[in-house]
Amino acid sequence: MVLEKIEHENDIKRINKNELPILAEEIRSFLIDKISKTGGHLASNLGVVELTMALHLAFDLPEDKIIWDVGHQSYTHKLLTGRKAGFDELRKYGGMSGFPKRHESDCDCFDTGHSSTSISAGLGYAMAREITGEKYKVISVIGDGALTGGMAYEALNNASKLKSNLIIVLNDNKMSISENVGGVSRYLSGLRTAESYQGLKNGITNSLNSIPKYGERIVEKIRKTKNGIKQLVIPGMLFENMGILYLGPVDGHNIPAMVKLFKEASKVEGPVLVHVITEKGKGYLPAERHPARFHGTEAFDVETGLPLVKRVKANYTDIFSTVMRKLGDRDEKVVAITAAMADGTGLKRFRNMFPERFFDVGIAEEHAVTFAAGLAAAGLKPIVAVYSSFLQRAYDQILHDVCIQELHVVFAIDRAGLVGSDGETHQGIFDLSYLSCLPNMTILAPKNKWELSDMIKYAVDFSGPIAVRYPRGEAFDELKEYRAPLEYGKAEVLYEESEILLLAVGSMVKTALTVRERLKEKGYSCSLVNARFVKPFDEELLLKLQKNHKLLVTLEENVQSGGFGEHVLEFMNTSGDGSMEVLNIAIPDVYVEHGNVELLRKETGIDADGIIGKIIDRKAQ
Ligand SMILES: Cc1ncc(C[n+]2csc(CCOP(=O)(O)OP(=O)(O)O)c2C)c(N)n1
Ligand SMILES: CC(=O)[C@@H](O)[C@H](O)COP(=O)(O)O
Ligand SMILES: [Mg+2]
Repeated sequence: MVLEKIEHENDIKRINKNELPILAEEIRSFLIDKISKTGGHLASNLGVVELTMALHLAFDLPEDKIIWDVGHQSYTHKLLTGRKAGFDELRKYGGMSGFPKRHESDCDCFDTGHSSTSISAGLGYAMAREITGEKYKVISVIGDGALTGGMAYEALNNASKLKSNLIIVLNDNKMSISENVGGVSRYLSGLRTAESYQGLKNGITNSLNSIPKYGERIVEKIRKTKNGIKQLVIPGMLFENMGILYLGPVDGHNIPAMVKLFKEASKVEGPVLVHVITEKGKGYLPAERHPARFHGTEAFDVETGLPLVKRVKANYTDIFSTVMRKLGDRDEKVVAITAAMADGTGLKRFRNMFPERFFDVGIAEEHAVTFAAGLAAAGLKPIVAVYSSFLQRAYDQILHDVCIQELHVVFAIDRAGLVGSDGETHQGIFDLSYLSCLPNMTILAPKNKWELSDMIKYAVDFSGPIAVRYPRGEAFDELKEYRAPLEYGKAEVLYEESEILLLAVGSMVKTALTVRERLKEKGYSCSLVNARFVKPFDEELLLKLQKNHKLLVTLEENVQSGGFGEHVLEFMNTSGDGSMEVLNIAIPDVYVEHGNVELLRKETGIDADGIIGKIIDRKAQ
């Protein structure tokens, strides 16, 4: 096995050139085998095997800095930097992360997870190098999907003034998670056309190949010669016009061609973009055929490509998908927006049925929100379906463009709560805090699948900014009998007793049911209320229930800081009669790493055992 010879970074440089294609195949088999067991981001990683090898051959790690945009495609980089053993525990609690992590290796120079940050971070490294006088190379590897994100353009704009070398590798596989969209994607397609691709053969790479002696100097020459640029690099004029030299396109599965181009690129004084064409899912037929399905996959059977665990119950995304289809039918003013997450948010069905009322804006959450604000101002009913952690990107847009103007934009916030294997960057545990402090915002969280459906309908019929937040995964399908119509700012009493009052938000109602049963077994009398509205919450009910309860326990899958519980506590401190104590159950002030969600709940103290322990401790005081 050639792969066995790779134990540390730079070991690849000692591999015989003839063995490199064998190594590429071994890496692919390794990744397919491991990810089929652990799950993970398969298709993107299969696509960049040769690209990563070429980068590791052309540059020296850890001195040189490779920054992986999003970072979901960094598995080969991990393999080539001595982390082979980590793949057995990939994305498991305490195991290796699925993203680059500085604490994991010296060869990971920047943590990522969210899209379109790599050029900014790379520019930071390059500018720092100018100031400190160091000599390392900086390489930002960005996908065509990530290049739809606004931050990438802010960085390119800023990079144009750079005097020293910064290499931007554009990994173009024509795919975001789904098909890539928009003008930039169209522009890149133009560069890939037969003519442009032919330009590769007749253009830079072949020019360099055919004059090896002078090849090393040719890029700088091109840069200085306007005619030369026009003749040889016309395909990349958009970048050229911004002051960024464009090289390519180059075949992203041809290692020698890439190594040569990277070496040339590293001699340029200033920013240079190397356009690399890869195939997402390459080398595994099911992933080549269905790159979106294998973008991020659960464990699967290698032979068939089918998931090992068949999902029987609907998840919250499925419920949202169904209600959106119904709403689209019912009301022509309903329009849906996603920032490149049509699959993940469940909007695909809406897209298929109402293509003219569906908008995939690319990985552009900021734009998605202001675009929705414009649609709302013009009288439509926009629903922005977005993951909780990605919505963080659009904070000022929510405040400045939606809430101040009190526009009726519906935020369907999926992946709210602990998401699991993606870890720190993706846990949706801040939205209650960052939304609660915004005047004019209404926030709801459903206890079960029927309530999600009702809440989305309620939100569409509402007027003003409104968010419904729900977690990743299987939808809770009990408590069907509790389906009283939603009333603005009103909670739902599920069980009324005395002594302990559990006030749970959304997903925590399920946990609270267990907590209540077990407290009752221990002899406590215990009420359970489903908050339904996080903002405004049911103050009237709390003032009423304080009369026969000694302890109010708030439960939320959100950080404590600025969350639901703190707002309730503040209210009871200022408006309560002081007879009922308040205990907040929430996620502590930490970033929660990757791992199984149940385990993470335990670790953060929001599982039934942890909650019961805290309640009993408090009662004992
Ligand atoms: C801010 C943000 N929004 C959405 C995502 C979800 N996401 C992860 S990868 C991806 C597609 C990236 O496409 P590309 O950069 O072309 O990489 P590829 O998957 O094709 O290798 C998306 C939308 C994210 N990580 N960050
Ligand atoms: C890398 C990234 O941001 C996405 O691929 C994310 O991992 C998707 O998460 P879900 O699996 O929850 O859709
Ligand atoms: Mg892509």
